[in-house]
Parts: sequence; C-alpha cells; structure tokens
Amino acid sequence: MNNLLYINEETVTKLLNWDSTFKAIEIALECTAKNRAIQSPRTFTKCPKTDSILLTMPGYLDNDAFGALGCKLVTATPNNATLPQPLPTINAHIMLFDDVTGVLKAVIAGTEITKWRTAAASAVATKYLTRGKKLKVLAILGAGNQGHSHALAFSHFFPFEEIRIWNRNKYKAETLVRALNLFANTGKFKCYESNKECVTGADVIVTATFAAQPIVERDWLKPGVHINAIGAGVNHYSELSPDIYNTSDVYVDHAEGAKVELAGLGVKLGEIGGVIAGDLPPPTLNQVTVFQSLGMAVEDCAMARLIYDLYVKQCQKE
Ligand SMILES: NC(=O)C1=CN([C@@H]2O[C@H](COP(=O)(O)OP(=O)(O)OC[C@H]3O[C@@H](n4cnc5c(N)ncnc54)[C@H](OP(=O)(O)O)[C@@H]3O)[C@@H](O)[C@H]2O)C=CC1
Ligand SMILES: O=C(O)C1=NCCCC1
Repeated sequence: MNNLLYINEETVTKLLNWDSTFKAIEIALECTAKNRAIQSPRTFTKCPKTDSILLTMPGYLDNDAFGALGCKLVTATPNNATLPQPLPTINAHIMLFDDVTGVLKAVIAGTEITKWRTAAASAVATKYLTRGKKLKVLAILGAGNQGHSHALAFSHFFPFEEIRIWNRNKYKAETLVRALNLFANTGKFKCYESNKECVTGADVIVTATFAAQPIVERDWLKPGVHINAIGAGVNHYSELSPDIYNTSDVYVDHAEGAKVELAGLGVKLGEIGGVIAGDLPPPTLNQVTVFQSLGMAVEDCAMARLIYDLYVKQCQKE
C-alpha cells in the first residue's frame, strides 16, 4: 500500500499563515543553537547548461510540535526572470520522511514555503536583535518574491509607519507598492528611486536580491540599524559592503553552514538561536546588527511538518 501524499503549491498556499510560520521558524532556529537539530552543510550542484544551481538540504529537527526528518531540493536560476514567460527563480520541493521507519510520507511543493519561511526567519531575527529600539522605517531592497514576502511578513509583525521599497527595475517596485497599498488599504508602502535614499534613516533594512556587488554602503547607515541580508546561494554575502560586516555584530541561522558558505567573510558570527535561547546577550542599542540569512534545512523540516499536519487535519474534516 502506498500512502505517499503530494501537496501542491495551491494547497500549501491556502494552509500557510504568518503566526504558525513564525513559531515554526523560531523553534527551528532555537533548536539549531541547542543541538536539537541535525543538518550538514548543504551541497551545491551547478548545472552546466544554464545558470541554475541545485541545492540539497537534508535535516532532522527534534521537537514535539515541529520536529521532522526531511530534505529540501531547491534550484536557484536567476535567468528565469528574463524568460519571455518568466518563471520563479527559486523552485523547491520538500521530501518529508517518517522519522521512525524512514519511509517517504509526503512530497510538498516548497516554492511558496521558501518565500514564507525566509521572511519569517528575518522577522524572528529582527524581533530578537531590535529589543528596546524604535522601529519606524523599514527599507526593502529588491521587489522580487522575497521582497514581496518580507513586506507582507514585516507589516504583519511590526508597527512600521513607513515601508520603503527599491528595485533595480523601478517599474517592478512601483507595481509591488501599488499592490501592497491596495491589499492593506494603506499608503505606508512607498517606492524609492535610489537604494541610498531608501536605506538612509531606516531602522531596519532587508536586502533580497541577486546582486553580486554591494547595494548598501556603511556610511548610509543609521546607528543601531538592523539589517537582514537574504541574498544567498548564488552569491554569498555580496549585497553589503565589506566594512558593514567588519563593524557590525553579525548573526547567522546556522554556524556550521556559515563556516562553509561564509568562509571568506572573516568576522565572528553568532547564531541567532543563541539569542532566542538566552545564551547570547542581545546587542546594545547603538550597535549595528546583521542577520546574514543562508536558509537552513531544519526550517524547511519544521514547515513541512506544519503543512503536513494541517493538511491531514483538513482531510479528516472533509
Ligand atoms: N536566505 C534564504 O533563505 C533565501 C535566500 N534567497 C535569495 O534571495 C534573493 C532573492 O530571491 P527571490 O526574491 O526569490 O528572487 P526574484 O527573482 O524573485 O527577485 C530577485 C530580485 O533581485 C534583483 N536583482 C537581480 N540582480 C540584481 C543586481 N545585480 N542588482 C540589484 N538587484 C538585482 C531583481 O531586480 P530586477 O527586477 O531589477 O531584476 C529582483 O528584485 C536571491 O539571492 C535568492 O537566492 C531565496 C530564498 C531563500
Ligand atoms: O534556503 C534556501 O531555500 C535557499 N537558499 C539560498 C538560495 C536558494 C534557496
């Protein structure tokens, strides 16, 4: 008998919600720092036919509510954005296994999950690294899928008065800003002409691009600003100028993975889960902080468990 489930993007999208996603990711980050997560650094396979990179991300998370054994397979293909009929540049599926028998239980579409869980990881990092700080202005550089999910997550979790968006292609930022203002019945989303203007005076910054050269400079930053640098996989830590890393407190999701992927960075890295667990002190008010998000397997395990449980519950009701 084969009980293997396939949960498609449409179903996943209906089941996702911000509060459960935040909880799942907070637990995944904390368990990572508490050695209740097993995940080797991920592998990168470059496809010679395209600019595509295939990442394999296996992991095991030990937790009653969100624990799971799983593996995400995800490709990053920046050129997909320029196809005559554009496709997402990040495409993912998550395999969820029974953690006792090792039998595959479900294959879960992971593109939408990747958008949500990455934005939730930034929101968790922002919550723990900005305690006691006034958060009025958010600047998002990048109006792609991650820019969009970060705008939604941050307006859900934080009372920002202004959410600025800049994109290399201005038309895309304008379109996103219009859609967000309409969706939230507000005028607080604003389109910015330049990346410098966008981040100047911001309390929190998100960089969510494929930029291979810095798009944020050190002397544009306000004291005490917190930055979530998301761009990863294709180019690592290239969105921020090197002197930002040298003069900030830098946190990552997964220290073991960062040793491999951020090997050239040459700065001390804290694990955000250590701050969540209370094992690392929170930063002081004027300290600039960076959450360098790599993306980690046990975030996807936690999300696969969340979606699987919600799906099974929904099927039982029907
Ligand atoms: N840390 C993590 O866990 C994860 C990280 N990522 C990373 O997040 C980033 C964004 O992904 P996603 O939003 O899905 O991708 P999209 O393709 O949806 O958006 C990409 C964005 O990057 C911009 N961009 C591309 N090249 C440049 C450049 N040279 N300079 C400035 N902007 C540029 C694009 O602008 P334009 O419209 O002008 O082309 C667009 O705004 C990628 O680096 C991806 O690998 C993704 C998932 C998880
Ligand atoms: O964690 C992920 O998922 C990804 N990280 C880097 C870029 C591709 C997706």
